Amino acid sequence: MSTTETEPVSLHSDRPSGWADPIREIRRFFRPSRESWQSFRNRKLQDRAFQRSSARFWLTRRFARRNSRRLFDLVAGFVYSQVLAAGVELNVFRHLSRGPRTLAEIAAAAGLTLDAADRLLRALDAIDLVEIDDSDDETVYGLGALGAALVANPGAEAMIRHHKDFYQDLGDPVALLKGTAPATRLSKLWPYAAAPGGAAPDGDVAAYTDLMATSQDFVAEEILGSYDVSWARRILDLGGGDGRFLRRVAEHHPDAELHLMDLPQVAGIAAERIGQTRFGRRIHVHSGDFFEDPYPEGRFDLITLVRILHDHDDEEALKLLTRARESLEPGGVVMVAEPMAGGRDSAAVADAYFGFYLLAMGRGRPRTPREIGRLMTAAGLTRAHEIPTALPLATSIVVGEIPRRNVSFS
Ligand SMILES: C[S@@+](CC[C@H](N)C(=O)[O-])C[C@H]1O[C@@H](n2cnc3c(N)ncnc32)[C@H](O)[C@@H]1O
Repeated sequence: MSTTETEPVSLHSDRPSGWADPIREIRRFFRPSRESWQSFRNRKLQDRAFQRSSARFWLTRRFARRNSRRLFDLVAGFVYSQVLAAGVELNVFRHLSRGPRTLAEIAAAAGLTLDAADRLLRALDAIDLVEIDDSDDETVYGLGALGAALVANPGAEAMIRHHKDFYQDLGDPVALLKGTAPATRLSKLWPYAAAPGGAAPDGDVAAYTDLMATSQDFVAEEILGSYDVSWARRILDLGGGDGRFLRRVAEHHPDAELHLMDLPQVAGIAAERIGQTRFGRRIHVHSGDFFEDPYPEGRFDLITLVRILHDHDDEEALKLLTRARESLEPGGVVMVAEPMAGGRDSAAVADAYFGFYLLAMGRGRPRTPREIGRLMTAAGLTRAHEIPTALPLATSIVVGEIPRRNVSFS
């Protein structure tokens, strides 16, 4: 089993702290000097005279410029996102992916006046999505480095279109934080968030299933590249969406028996889509509520929760992990894969992006690997540990297992 290949990173709070987390101990040791450095730095950075002189002095100029640029990027971030949204909605990037175009060609294709197209293209050029080439008589516009990356990533494009709803909900972030905002668009889009235990009929189930599916290939690649599932003979994917993750598992692992469980409307979509592939007989789709309905019969070697746990508050997350543990074979494993909080490489996506996304959705929160490990321990799983992934921005992984024999949970 691949879990034994990775040295466990302890997530348990009940072990001696020096043993449990040496990095935390080192940080604690350096805390007094860090605090005095921070207060010195912050006093200086709040001082306008210091700001002016460091912007002029040759040694500090680079840092001063970089900091003011970063601050401006935060201040203007919403505008950048909207410029990007306009480019996507007007299909500018797809158009330019076929080669550089003139202003008149782009304006005609986007249905804009020359002036409006010029304004948009200059803005896109400023944020590296488009490149303006005026070296010849006639200026032409091509994809910039980020525009080219975007064209290769349909999941990102789907997210940008979806942000129309999210950004409306974020119109008053303080009201969201205080819980005084009116019903959000995201809570309607994700029906199970508004009505836990079953999809409300007004949710556009196909739309949210497609949204998840477009980014799933990327996530599946990351999971399967980091964690070898070939030891597992029976696998259950809870909340498996349209089955894209299990299809990737089926490609990697031709002998496993695969099961997916999701709410009735989504399970219908999964059954239809999987039925059209060569995996129709190997992936069994079950319709049901993973909090209330019985799980598919028999025990599983591996139960996966891919981008599921962060959608739910702690009590529900614990219930889900406990139910999953009860369906494991001895020696079986529960795997949680999602962007996780607290990490150096994942904080922007987990703590900032998902923190507020889930707030607007109305339930759930991003968790650190340690917090997920504690929930696993409370659910009766042992040896909870993190499996490193190459791109924590896409997903991190925590697994917990039950011992092979002689243990009963009551
Ligand atoms: C964020 S999506 C993740 C889908 C998929 N695992 C992926 O990563 O693409 C959450 C999934 O959980 C399903 N779900 C939510 N609540 C559920 C419940 N109570 N029972 C079964 N499935 C549920 C949703 O229908 C949806 O497909």
